[in-house]
Amino acid sequence: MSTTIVKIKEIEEEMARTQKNKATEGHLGMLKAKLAKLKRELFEPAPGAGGGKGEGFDVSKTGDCRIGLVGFPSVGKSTLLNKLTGTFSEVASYEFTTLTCIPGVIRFNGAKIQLLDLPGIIEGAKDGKGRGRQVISTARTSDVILIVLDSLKPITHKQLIEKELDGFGIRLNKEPPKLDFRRKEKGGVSMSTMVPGVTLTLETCQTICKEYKIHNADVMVKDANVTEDDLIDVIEGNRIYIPAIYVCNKIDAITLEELDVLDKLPNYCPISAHLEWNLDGLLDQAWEKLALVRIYTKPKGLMPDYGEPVILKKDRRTVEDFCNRIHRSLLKDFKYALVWGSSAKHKPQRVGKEHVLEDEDVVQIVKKV
Ligand SMILES: Nc1nc2c(ncn2[C@@H]2O[C@H](COP(=O)(O)OP(=O)(O)OP(=O)(O)O)[C@@H](O)[C@H]2O)c(=O)[nH]1
Ligand SMILES: [K+]
Ligand SMILES: [Mg+2]
Repeated sequence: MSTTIVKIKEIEEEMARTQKNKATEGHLGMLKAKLAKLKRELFEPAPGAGGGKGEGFDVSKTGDCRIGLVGFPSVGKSTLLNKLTGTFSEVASYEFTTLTCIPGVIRFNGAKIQLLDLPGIIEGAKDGKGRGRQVISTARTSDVILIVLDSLKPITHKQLIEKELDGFGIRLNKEPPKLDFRRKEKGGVSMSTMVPGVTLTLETCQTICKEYKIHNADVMVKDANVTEDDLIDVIEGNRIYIPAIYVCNKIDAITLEELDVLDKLPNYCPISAHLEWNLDGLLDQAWEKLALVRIYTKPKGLMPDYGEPVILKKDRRTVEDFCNRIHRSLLKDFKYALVWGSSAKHKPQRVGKEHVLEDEDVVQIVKKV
């Protein structure tokens, strides 16, 4: 075992031994910062160390967005890819049937969704076991992650997978922390709060900053629920926030009572990939998580083209983004746009290129003559 992994284990043990209370808060914060630094070392080896770098599989992105299938071996990932995309990925009852990344395409609501089948991961994947790093690095590039679970296996598998992804900087179903962190030249570490009820303390901020050898910084907390983990995430800076669905497969093999329990869990979707049960439900749920925006183009004097929407992502959906998706040169000739739909105040509204579009808006671009 590498010394880094040994150190990580030691700190995790010390954290487990330490009671959480006001007096130990700062110390725990410091331990967490140490842990975050060690974990970063683990997947970003020192220059010259060679090998083991956290690189994903070399599959190019196609279509409008990407969904990754992540799970333990033999939970049914390949079966699901085959049923959803009609692509062939080998299915077998033995573990590690899939050894590389197999892409497929789903056509849904006018969007082309790339679905990636990935090899199964095992505990310790993030530390280099199996092809774990490659799998998780590829998962990092997904817009939505489907965590596939076997309904016949213990539900603790959910936490194990989450832990592997977490160790690689992937935060599931979480918004980026509402916290601003600014380094400065002098004045020490200070903290300000924009809301009441913040539990993070100045002392903890100072201890964590000290661990990172940051002597001067302003921490601005914009939400009461911000924790010391969030501060560490912001300082570390390479975190990625991805929506996820826990797909419980093989429900054909469990009882109705067991199904009832699963149904109550948030972000869950019970399916049987093999028997194609609830695959439509899964697609609907994934669509919601993808938060894509469909924009219909309307040529002058003609009906909008409802068959081929331009697909934009929620955080990039201005008229400018729309133009760039149609043709790179369109923006040069852009005069204004006419918009119909929920983002428009009138029918149509005349807007500039910074206007933010909503799902199912209709847009007509008027060019300079
Ligand atoms: N009962 C039941 N069995 C299923 C279902 N989906 C898949 N299986 C079976 O589970 C086994 C593993 O399926 P795979 O699709 O190969 O699983 P995988 O997750 O891709 O496995 P690896 O590539 O080895 O990680 C096969 O024997 C499948 O027939 C299902 O919905 N119900
Ligand atoms: K398998
Ligand atoms: Mg497989």
